[in-house]
Formats: sequence, structure tokens, C-alpha cells
Amino acid sequence: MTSEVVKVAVIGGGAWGTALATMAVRSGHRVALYARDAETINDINRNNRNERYLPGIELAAGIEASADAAATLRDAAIILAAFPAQAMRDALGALAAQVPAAASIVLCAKGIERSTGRLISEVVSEILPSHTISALSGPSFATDVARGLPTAVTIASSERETADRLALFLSGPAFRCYSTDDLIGVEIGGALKNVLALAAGAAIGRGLGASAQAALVTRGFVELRRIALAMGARPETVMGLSGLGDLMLTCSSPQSRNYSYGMALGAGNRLDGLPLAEGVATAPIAAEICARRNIDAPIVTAVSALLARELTIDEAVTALLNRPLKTED
Ligand SMILES: NC(=O)C1=CN([C@@H]2O[C@H](COP(=O)(O)OP(=O)(O)OC[C@H]3O[C@@H](n4cnc5c(N)ncnc54)[C@H](O)[C@@H]3O)[C@@H](O)[C@H]2O)C=CC1
Ligand SMILES: O=C(CO)COP(=O)(O)O
Repeated sequence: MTSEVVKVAVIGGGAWGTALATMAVRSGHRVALYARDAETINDINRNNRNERYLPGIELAAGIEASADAAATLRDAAIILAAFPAQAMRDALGALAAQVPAAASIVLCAKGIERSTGRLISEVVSEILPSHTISALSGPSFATDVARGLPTAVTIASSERETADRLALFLSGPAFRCYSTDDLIGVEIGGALKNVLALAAGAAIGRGLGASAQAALVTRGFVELRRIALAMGARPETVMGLSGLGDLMLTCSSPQSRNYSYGMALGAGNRLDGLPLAEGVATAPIAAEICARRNIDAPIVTAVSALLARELTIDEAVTALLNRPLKTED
């Protein structure tokens, strides 16, 4: 933690952006939040609430919410980008001209861009080529963070010093930030845990039991590790908060939107109108990347096929169980 006060601009007024804004106020900073929806802005400014995305939670007082991006971003030392992964290119692209040259950009979305297969840091590097891009990820439900419950995350940047500095500035009384220079590892972990949470939720929704859930999560983690290492991640990152930690959280709690989406899928319930589940867009592109690179990832591939209605959940499980026997790797 640091006693130095800076301006933190949060862009994206959903659950995660609002929770991070509250966290940044608690860490002692001046906080502005850009949202596009007038009702959300008024609710935050007048009531210290965001009932649409964080119902029933009282936010820290002092967040200045606005639809004026230029005012939000002016003089910001740290920008927390909390748009959904698939919206990041357009949403951040629209604000790029207002991003201060010296600001640190911290990506808070978890996903792989569906149309290009790029990590979100790669997408944002195209938009803001002169900025150092960092990512914040780890086991952290927005509602927990907004309530001030104890949480630990990882901040990654290809420049070690930037990650260390951001961890120092963003850590607060109940929010502990670790730092790393393994940006790829942190981003891949966050993106793939959502895909695996769909699988875990689907197993529970279909009534396959806790043993099947544990098997899927364990073997899913092997796939996550395989993919991450093939893309250049370090093993300790995969084992850390943004990998194993977030996988454990997301694959075990209906508080997770990805897990809940998987439950609805497994139970054969309606899927339209469910909240954002990033794994739905990431699964097909992750499966494509694995096919292209010849990475063995049967669970990720099955989730993609399940979402595309190419397989039923029963067919997917039968296919997984009947693969050739092998040693654990
Ligand atoms: N909610 C959570 O517990 C956590 C979420 N995340 C990640 O944060 C990212 C955002 O998730 P949430 O805030 O939870 O989603 P959300 O659905 O609660 O909010 C998304 C926000 O983005 C805004 N938005 C979407 N497209 C936009 C566009 N083109 N231009 C401007 N604004 C746009 C929406 O209006 C909304 O305010 C996701 O990648 C998610 O994986 C990460 C950790 C925890
Ligand atoms: O990333 C998260 C927790 O770390 C939030 O998970 P969901 O997006 O599945 O709700």
C-alpha cells in the first residue's frame, strides 16, 4: 500500500468496474468512473449504489461517475479498463484519443478476442501502441470486492517495475495485489477458467455429481496449463491466483456467471437474458487455437461444441470418458 494519492479512472460501469472503483477509493485514491448509462451514473453519484449491476451493495462514497470520457480520463495516472473482453476493442478504441500519455492501462477483462484470437493486451496494444499494458486478474467476485471482503489478485505487466508499482498503488486494506511480468500467463488463466467453469456448471446442471465436477476441473486445469505453457506462460503463474486460484473459485460457485450459465446449459434451461458469461465467446476461439496449434484440449473443445449445439452434454461426457486410456500428465 502507498500513502501517495493518484487519480484512478475506471472505464466501464458494470459490476467489475464499479467494484474496482470502490476498491480504489478504499485504497485512498481519487476515483472517476466512466459509464454510458445515465441511470447507473445517477445511482452511483446520488446513492453510492449501482443497483443494476451490484444490487443491495453500498459503495464507497466519493466515486465521480460520468458519461464524459474526457473528464474521467483527464490527469488519470491509472486507468482500469473493465469493459467485457469482446467489447474492449471498440469501447477503448472510442476513448483512445483521451487517454493521457503517461497513464498506466490496466486490463480487467477476462477473455480472448473471438474474431482474431488475440489476447486483450494484444488488442489494446494495437489501439494504444505507446502505452505499457497491464492486466489485473485472480479470484475476485465483484460483489465480494465491493463489499470489502478480503481478496488477493495478480497484476501483470511485461515491465516488472510497472507491475510492482501498480500493485503498490492498488493494494488496500482488504485488497492484496501480487505482481508478475508474466502477462500472457495471467491473461490465459483468466480467459480459460471461464470456459472450464461452463463445463463444471454444465456437469452440475445435468446432475452428473460432484465427482464428475472435480474430474472436469482437474483435467480442465491440465488443459489450461498445456495451453498457457504453449503460449509462453510460466508454470508458477498457472499455479497462482490468476490460474488455479480463479479456476477454483469460478468452477465451484453459482456466484460465477460462467458457472451459472453452464448450470443452465446442463439443465436445458433458457440461456437468453443471462448475465455476461465471457467463456461463451472464448470457448470457440480457444478450441480453434488448440486445433491450429495441435494442443490436446478435449474439455475446451467439448465446451465449444456444446455451445454450438454440435454435441449434447451426454454425448460430450461419453466421448470424454471413452478416450484412449493414458497416464496422468
Ligand atoms: N463481475 C465480476 O465478478 C468480475 C468480472 N471480471 C471481468 O470484467 C469484465 C467486465 O465484466 P462485468 O463488469 O462483470 O460485466 P457487466 O455485464 O456487469 O458490465 C459490463 C459493462 O460494460 C459496459 N459496456 C459493454 N459494452 C460497452 C461498450 N461497447 N461501450 C461502453 N460500455 C460498454 C456495459 O454497459 C456495462 O456497464 C469481464 O471481462 C469479466 O470477466 C473480472 C473479475 C470479476
Ligand atoms: O472472474 C470472476 C471471478 O474471479 C467472475 O467470474 P464470472 O464472470 O464467471 O462471474
